[in-house]
Amino acid sequence: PRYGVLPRPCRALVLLNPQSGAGRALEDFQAVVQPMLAEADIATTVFVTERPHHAHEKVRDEDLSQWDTLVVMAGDGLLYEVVNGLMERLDWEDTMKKPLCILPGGSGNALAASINHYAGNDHVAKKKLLTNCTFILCKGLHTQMDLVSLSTASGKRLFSFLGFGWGFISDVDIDSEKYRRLGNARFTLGTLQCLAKLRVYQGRLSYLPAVPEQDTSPAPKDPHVPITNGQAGHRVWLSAGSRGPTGNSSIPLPGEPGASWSSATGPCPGDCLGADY
Ligand SMILES: Nc1ncnc2c1ncn2[C@@H]1O[C@H](COP(=O)(O)OP(=O)(O)OP(=O)(O)O)[C@@H](O)[C@H]1O
Repeated sequence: PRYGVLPRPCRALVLLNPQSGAGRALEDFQAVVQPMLAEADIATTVFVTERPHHAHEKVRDEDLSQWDTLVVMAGDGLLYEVVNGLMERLDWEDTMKKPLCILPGGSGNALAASINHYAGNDHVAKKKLLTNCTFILCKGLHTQMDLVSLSTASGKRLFSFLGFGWGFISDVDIDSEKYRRLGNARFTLGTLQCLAKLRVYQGRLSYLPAVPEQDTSPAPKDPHVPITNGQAGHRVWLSAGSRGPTGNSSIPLPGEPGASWSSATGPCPGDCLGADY
């Protein structure tokens, strides 16, 4: 992969959700992150979100030329808002080149944990994970990341990183909101509750089977896939309706399922699909 380096001095816009995780993101930012960034000559302007969708609107409308990087001090949910806010802009091809950083302040922090792992660090959580991720930001090395394009049956176009959930996994996330103060443990409690009252959904899942690992020939590039920096990725199509997607029409849609796709239709408790790019 190609790497870039943040300039020094560096101007960072920090989008911080004070309700993330168990509600300690602002305190942790001031106590752990800010002193490290000051040493690394990274100047921060903190934007504290006041409600859902606030970060989405902020990055969609912001003059981004004044920032060298956008830092999300929150969970994966706020980063999702930021990515989708950037992708809604007409200048998305340029804005998506702006380095993004995730500092774990949420309950799950899946992307932060993944980056920590691929940076060669031991598996850690909480303050240690925050320190590791802040140190990665201090070093300023960044590279490209793939996104998954999702079109829902109700007509929405979404962009996802790491994975997306439907049915059971999403139910656990949503239903466990009321246990937010428990931190990560909210997911264990939510899973047990959702298992006890298992709901079933109708849907069709279509996907392109993965190319076997021993096949070393390069995967063909599809010109319709807007954002990819690696091989042509796995395609997944989840459908339950017929309306076409809406959203930023300047972003081309990937092709619809064809003959080489596999699909499964019927009732199921839902699924969680990972993007292993
Ligand atoms: N001030 C706020 N009050 C309530 N909700 C907010 C506020 N600011 C942002 N949000 C919403 O909270 C949602 C969840 O936040 P976030 O992802 O930061 O934390 P989390 O859910 O604890 O962590 P994770 O996503 O890693 O499990 C965001 O998607 C966002 O829409």
